[in-house]
Amino acid sequence: MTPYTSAKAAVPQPARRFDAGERQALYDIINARRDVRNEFRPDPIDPAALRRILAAAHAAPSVGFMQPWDFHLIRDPGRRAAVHAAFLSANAEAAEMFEEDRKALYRSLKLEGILTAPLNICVTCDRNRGGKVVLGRTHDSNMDLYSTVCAVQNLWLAARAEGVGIGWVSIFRPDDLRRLLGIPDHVEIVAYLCAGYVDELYLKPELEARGWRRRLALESVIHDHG
Ligand SMILES: Cc1cc2c(cc1C)N(C[C@H](O)[C@H](O)[C@H](O)COP(=O)(O)O)c1[nH]c(=O)[nH]c(=O)c1N2
Repeated sequence: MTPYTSAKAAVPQPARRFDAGERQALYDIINARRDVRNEFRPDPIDPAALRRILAAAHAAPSVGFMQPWDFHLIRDPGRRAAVHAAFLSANAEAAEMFEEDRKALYRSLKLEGILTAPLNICVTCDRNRGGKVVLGRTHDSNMDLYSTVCAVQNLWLAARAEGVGIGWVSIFRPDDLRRLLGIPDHVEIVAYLCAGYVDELYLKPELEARGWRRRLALESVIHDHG
């Protein structure tokens, strides 16, 4: 037995069952999660709540138990202003990529809350953390990135349960963010998140509410191969 495990942990224990109310609470949180851009309150996130949210992220599954993620907390207004400027520059470029009839709608969308949210969290993936050969990543090196996305989703759901809104901002030239945050080359930036308490949320995705795109029917994405 290795020093970090115990006899009890080394064998499966009876699986805890969750009653209907507990199950429903999980589904409610999943369905009530929203991407938040505008609606952040300026007050800081309670440190104990933030710790629970980050612990939920850190409990995510990861390839070979690599736990490749790091969570960079960014509060400094100067640094956030620089990140916001990088967003504005990339967003101007992004707007030009859409067909003429979509451009105006695109420009009307608020796509970040970098300055209004009291906290920004950059989630990164250290591609070297598991050493050269990682269990489960032997034939697809992207698995560490997918693991980090699992952590982001845990974070997002835990935040929703705590009354904290999260907005994912991906409209950056990756090198801009890397330079501004001092992220080394072997570390991939996976998510740049805006975080803060929210009092109001959209009932369905804001992009759907604003006529950008509809939710697909569940049946259309299930392919039962027998
Ligand atoms: C990888 C990734 C990247 C982004 C996003 C999400 C994800 C998963 N989303 C949020 C996205 O628009 C949103 O999740 C969908 O519109 C669905 O809405 P709800 O999340 O259900 O509210 C997002 N939103 C936004 O306003 N600016 C952005 O740059 C991004 N980037």
